Amino acid sequence: MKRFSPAELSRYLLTGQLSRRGCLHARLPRIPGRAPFRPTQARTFSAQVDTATSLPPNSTVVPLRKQLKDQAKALKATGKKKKKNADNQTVPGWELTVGIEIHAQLNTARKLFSPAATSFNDRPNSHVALFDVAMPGSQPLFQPETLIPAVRAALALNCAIQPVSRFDRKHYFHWDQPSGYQITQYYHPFARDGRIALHARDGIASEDGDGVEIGIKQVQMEQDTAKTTAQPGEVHWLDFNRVGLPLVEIITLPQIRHPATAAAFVRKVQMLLNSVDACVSGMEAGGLRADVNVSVRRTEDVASGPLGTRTEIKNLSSFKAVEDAIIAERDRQIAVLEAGGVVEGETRGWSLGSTETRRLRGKEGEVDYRYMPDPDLGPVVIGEDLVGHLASSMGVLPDAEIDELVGTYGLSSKDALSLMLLDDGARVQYFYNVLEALEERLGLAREAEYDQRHALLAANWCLHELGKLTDLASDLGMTPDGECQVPSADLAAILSHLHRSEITAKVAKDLLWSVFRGEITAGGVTQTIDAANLWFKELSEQEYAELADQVVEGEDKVMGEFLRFKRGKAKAYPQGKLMFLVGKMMRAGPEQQMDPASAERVLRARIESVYLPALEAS
Ligand SMILES: Nc1ncnc2c1ncn2[C@@H]1O[C@H](COP(=O)(O)OP(=O)(O)OP(=O)(O)O)[C@@H](O)[C@H]1O
Ligand SMILES: [Mg+2]
Ligand SMILES: [Mg+2]
Repeated sequence: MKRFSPAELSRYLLTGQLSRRGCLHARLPRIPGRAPFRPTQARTFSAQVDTATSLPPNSTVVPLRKQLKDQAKALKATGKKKKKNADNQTVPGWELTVGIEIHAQLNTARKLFSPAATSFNDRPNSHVALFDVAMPGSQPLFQPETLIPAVRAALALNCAIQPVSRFDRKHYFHWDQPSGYQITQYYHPFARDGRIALHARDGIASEDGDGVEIGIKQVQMEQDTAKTTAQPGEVHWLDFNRVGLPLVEIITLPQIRHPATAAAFVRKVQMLLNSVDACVSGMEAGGLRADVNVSVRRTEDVASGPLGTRTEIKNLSSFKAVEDAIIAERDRQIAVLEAGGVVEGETRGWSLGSTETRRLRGKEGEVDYRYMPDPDLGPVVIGEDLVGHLASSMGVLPDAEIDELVGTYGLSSKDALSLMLLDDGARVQYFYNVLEALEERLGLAREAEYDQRHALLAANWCLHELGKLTDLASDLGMTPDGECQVPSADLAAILSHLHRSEITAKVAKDLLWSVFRGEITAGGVTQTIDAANLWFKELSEQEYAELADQVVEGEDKVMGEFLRFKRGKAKAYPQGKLMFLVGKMMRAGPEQQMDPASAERVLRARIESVYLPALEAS
């Protein structure tokens, strides 16, 4: 293999150009308009990329929700029915074993071994230190602040923090890893022997009953790789902003037995890491990725034999992908074994919407990686005082929070879980902000007799009505402290009027849209109701009665049903017919001035006292 000169390697890494054929790739096409690279600081520098040729953040990223919808549409179009995952958790005669490795980006301001800033959507290659691209002569500079979220993560996973841990080099050559090795902690991780309890409400497979506990073998710190964006014509664009970001790799014991439980595990880890502020972005935003290791063995071998050979499916980026990929790989391995073949240890890939995993390469073993202690890095010593302080200052963990949402506010556990998962944990914070402002407006103090109605109203709106807005606009602009395009104070204002029946639900929904579209300035909800005269002024009894008279016109058949009930010929009161007539009244009258309950009450009374006597007399 030809040698690369350091100058040539750095040219490739920084401008994507290679002047002759080498061990990386053939010459890459030049991207027009790319300005030359210019260092701006001694350690942190910025490669200038012409904005006309670079992609705006996320421009090629199709939101996951849309990908899933497209996938469902495509499946529908083929006319094939997919077996529901809930009915596909076990295969008679076989036992499934799954172990998971989760890579999560830590919530820090700097990279693991350089002072370059961490960033999510900044211009590509704008936060890169010399060390991050393995510039010859550069050295790692461990950033001790990365330990804070790392230790918090490990504590949330009930791990034992190790007083001394060490970094190793794990060698492999790929364009996303400029130095040719990743610095990781494999043999001496900073945390070991954790466990996570999963309950039925976490969405585990029903076969796992009320709950299971999954052991965590270890948690290690390591570097992230560069981000690759595929372009047409086998071109790959590299963004070195991501290279060297601090990650934790969380490795479970091979103790998961069902695909849904594996997905629930990843979901719970995401929630736990969010709740202790160890990570700020979840799977949807690419801040958390999972590799699943899958093996199967015949049930008669369970008592005596070892586990089956594992294959590993890398880089899954949604909970659904975790479950689907495990099911597909389990079925593939069973088919191979039933046909008399052997499962090979491999690394496999999965694309969203597919039904099969695909082979990427043979599984690397420890030998292939040529692990060696990193000679440039000393051991990491974590003092008991740091661990004690972080343990005592952690936020509320998800199980306690679900208990609070269910117990105090009356949410169903499903809604509580959804609220906590949305927007990487920021939606539930938004709910608390709305609730606080709402309680203030309603003058409610939290006393022993807590009336949950307003809390439930707030939760429903934060989940469902706000969710309807996101069906059209992909993003509410939710910030980690729980504020978004619909300020919590404005939603609280709308809900306070709705709770007191001062406006109708229809008006409340229209107001929400107006706030969302920016048609109402912040704090201006009540003035808008005043100005547009949207206050609920209910119709008088007389007006309801007139509407009732109007809608029963020509409904002789329906009236006949009421008469049959009155005469004892029908067992049940024709409530459906009554509501049909109420619906007609709501459509015929001014909706903002009507309450369906009042319409129903007046109509029912009139049927008894006026329409039926008239019918009997005729
Ligand atoms: N027979 C098996 N079936 C299923 N899972 C297994 C089996 N044996 C081991 N595992 C799981 O595979 C995972 C191995 O992860 P680990 O990081 O230790 O090694 P690796 O996959 O070789 O490393 P990497 O992928 O980071 O290069 C663990 O989660 C473990 O529980
Ligand atoms: Mg691993
Ligand atoms: Mg692995």
